[in-house]
Amino acid sequence: MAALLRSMFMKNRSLWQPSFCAVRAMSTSGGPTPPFSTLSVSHPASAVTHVELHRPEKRNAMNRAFWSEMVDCFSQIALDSECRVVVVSGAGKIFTAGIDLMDMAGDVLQPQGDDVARMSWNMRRVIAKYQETFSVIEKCPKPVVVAVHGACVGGGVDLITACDIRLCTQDAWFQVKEVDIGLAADVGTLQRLPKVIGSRSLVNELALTARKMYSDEAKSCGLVSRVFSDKEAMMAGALELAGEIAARSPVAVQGTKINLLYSRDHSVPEALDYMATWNMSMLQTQDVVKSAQAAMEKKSPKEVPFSKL
Ligand SMILES: CC/C=C\C=C\CC(=O)SCCNC(=O)CCNC(=O)[C@H](O)C(C)(C)COP(=O)(O)OP(=O)(O)OC[C@H]1O[C@@H](n2cnc3c(N)ncnc32)[C@H](O)[C@@H]1OP(=O)(O)O
Repeated sequence: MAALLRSMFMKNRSLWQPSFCAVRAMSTSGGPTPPFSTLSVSHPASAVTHVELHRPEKRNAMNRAFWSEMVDCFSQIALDSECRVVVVSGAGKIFTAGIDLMDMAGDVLQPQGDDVARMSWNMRRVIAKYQETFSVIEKCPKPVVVAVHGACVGGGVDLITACDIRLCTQDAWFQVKEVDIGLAADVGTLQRLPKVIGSRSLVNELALTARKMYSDEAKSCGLVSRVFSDKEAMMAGALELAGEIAARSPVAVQGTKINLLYSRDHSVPEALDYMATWNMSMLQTQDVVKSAQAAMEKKSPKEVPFSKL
């Protein structure tokens, strides 16, 4: 049966290959990468995909196109066997100014429907759609490194808390801005930030007052793992880190991301059980033999040719 499915899959690959190609052929030129209008996607190194928020003149504010383009982009990346790790950053002066306040009126402030029930039903669907924009980052099996410079406001915090590794520049600041615009943050910050930062009290303070948190505090509370002097140094650091991840077995790396996220949301016994089930097949990969042999021979994982995943 498995062989039959595999041969059907191979026959029909061309049917869905175009979506792969859309990512693989993306340019590295100055502007957004078609078909996207808010994202620039490039491949700065082997197995590394760089997704840049690209509306610099509007401080990368998240307009309607952005909310759906992120879903398309990360859905393609998740299936792209050439990609082993993703770096996300922002073009221009800052990382992002959060939701596009001019665009927000259309979707969020004018719910469609003939009565309260129908308007509420539609509003729920809109919020769930917006949530998916960042949940796709978490669902993507490839690790996502985010590099923040300057401001990271509102939706920006929702975005970065869905990423696996956060870096920033010395001039970076973070703001859970939602209460200032009259809403409870609803696309991930209130759910993920408490799992990222150890102190519940600090999360509550940030979310209830919308005060800015600067890079030093972001580092000391664990929101980011490294602070760089400027954007150039940070991007070099992000690419170096991505290169380290990309050099390792994709079976090991993706299994690690998936199990870390599982253990975040489950008890230790449940997560150990999930892990055992995961590795009962994944330990049978040729990558274990190749990696163990390389370790015995004192070779770096970078010298091991792993198959695509
Ligand atoms: C279902 C709901 C889902 C998600 C909800 C998310 C909630 C949030 O994201 S709340 C956060 C909303 N964002 C803000 O309140 C930030 C507003 N912007 C600023 O405070 C500042 O722009 C800045 C980020 C501090 C940057 O300042 P500066 O570098 O001085 O740039 P500006 O001159 O202010 O702006 C340049 C240009 O960009 C436009 N712009 C900036 N932010 C936004 C935005 N959030 N929405 C739309 N447009 C924005 C600004 O209007 C300027 O445009 P011009 O055409 O040049 O005038």
